[in-house]
Amino acid sequence: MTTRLRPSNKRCLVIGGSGFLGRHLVEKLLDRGYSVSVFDICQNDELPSVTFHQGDLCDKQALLSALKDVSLVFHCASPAPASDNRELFERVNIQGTSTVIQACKEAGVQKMVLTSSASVVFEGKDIKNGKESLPYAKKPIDYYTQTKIMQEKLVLEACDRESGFLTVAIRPHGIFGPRDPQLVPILVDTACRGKMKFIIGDGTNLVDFTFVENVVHGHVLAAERLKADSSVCGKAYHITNDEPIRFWDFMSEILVGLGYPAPRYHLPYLFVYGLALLLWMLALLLRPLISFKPTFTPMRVALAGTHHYYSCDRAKDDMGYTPVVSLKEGIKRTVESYPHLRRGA
Ligand SMILES: NC(=O)C1=CN([C@@H]2O[C@H](COP(=O)(O)OP(=O)(O)OC[C@H]3O[C@@H](n4cnc5c(N)ncnc54)[C@H](OP(=O)(O)O)[C@@H]3O)[C@@H](O)[C@H]2O)C=CC1
Ligand SMILES: CC(C)CCC[C@@H](C)[C@H]1CC[C@H]2C3=C(CC[C@]12C)[C@@]1(C)CCC(=O)C[C@@H]1CC3
Repeated sequence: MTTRLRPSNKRCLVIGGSGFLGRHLVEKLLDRGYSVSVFDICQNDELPSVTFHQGDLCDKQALLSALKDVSLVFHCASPAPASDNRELFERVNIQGTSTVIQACKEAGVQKMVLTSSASVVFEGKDIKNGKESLPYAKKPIDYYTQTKIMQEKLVLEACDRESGFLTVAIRPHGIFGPRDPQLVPILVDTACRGKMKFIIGDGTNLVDFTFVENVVHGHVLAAERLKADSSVCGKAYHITNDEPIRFWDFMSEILVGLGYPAPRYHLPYLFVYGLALLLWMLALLLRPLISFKPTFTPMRVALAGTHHYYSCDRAKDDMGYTPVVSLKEGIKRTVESYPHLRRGA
């Protein structure tokens, strides 16, 4: 039986609630008796008990009308990292997040939970069991991450016990699960084009992949623990499956589960990284003439060839977090949820 923590009189708004994580979060909040509204630039299938507000989070007036009577805001909207659009990242993640904070304050919202990213400390070099005390990356791996750093700073600095506006940031890593538009579809597409034969580096690098329901659980716990007298206020929390796995074992389990062969041949990390950098610069130079998007971007190569896993001890200590779905079960549920991506389907 699930214990219900006095949320029934709580009205919350999920910004980005039509997206992958946002939609899972909305479903969990409904299940826990919250009254939920969604604010998003796009709408997917309607949920009967959810009020939907279509708009751009950079538009304060649109936000204000969605924030009426709302006491809790989850902000999990962001342009996709693959869009590789610096201006868009800056406009939405930095200016837009400032606008969200101002609108929340004006509307009398009491609590805000931001979906940040564990990558805010990642510079493309090994991180083993990284804690939240690690400094923000001085050289982030891409513009997306650069703006996620600024976004997290803005939200945590806005936490103000005196005025009663409390904030917290959740830093997930490598979210996967049913309906994910990114990880599994990109992987399968790469495999279909015959490019998933190679392992970058020696294949022993450990990485966190986090099942979406665990990320949702972290968000809900953070919201429910966020009070003026709690240690959660103004802090960032890693939320992972707490089961680091070899990057290439994870990829292989998904691929094999969907009927594709696992990558087998090794390529030196620095060679692939250099090649990816070259291709990325070429794509940038040729952008006015032709548009092509390399699959192996420097960011993806860095993520695929280094150790990067994070400690979630702080979340365990401060909010009683433990993952609710194991990695094995998460992979099984994910594979089963993509029958249309099976080989030969
Ligand atoms: N996926 C991952 O592995 C990780 C994700 N995160 C973070 O988690 C959050 C959710 O990610 P995820 O669910 O994967 O992403 P999605 O792209 O699936 O969801 C984001 C949602 O926000 C919407 N959105 C984008 N721009 C705006 C805007 N200007 N105004 C209103 N809505 C907007 C998107 O619409 P549209 O689709 O039309 O752009 C989409 O519906 C993001 O903040 C991301 O940075 C952190 C760590 C890992
Ligand atoms: C082509 C292959 C070498 C890699 C295919 C899988 C990748 C698409 C994913 C592996 C790790 C993922 C990841 C993210 C996006 C998808 C991957 C690159 C993020 C960048 C999403 C946003 C974040 O905040 C951090 C994530 C890190 C891991």
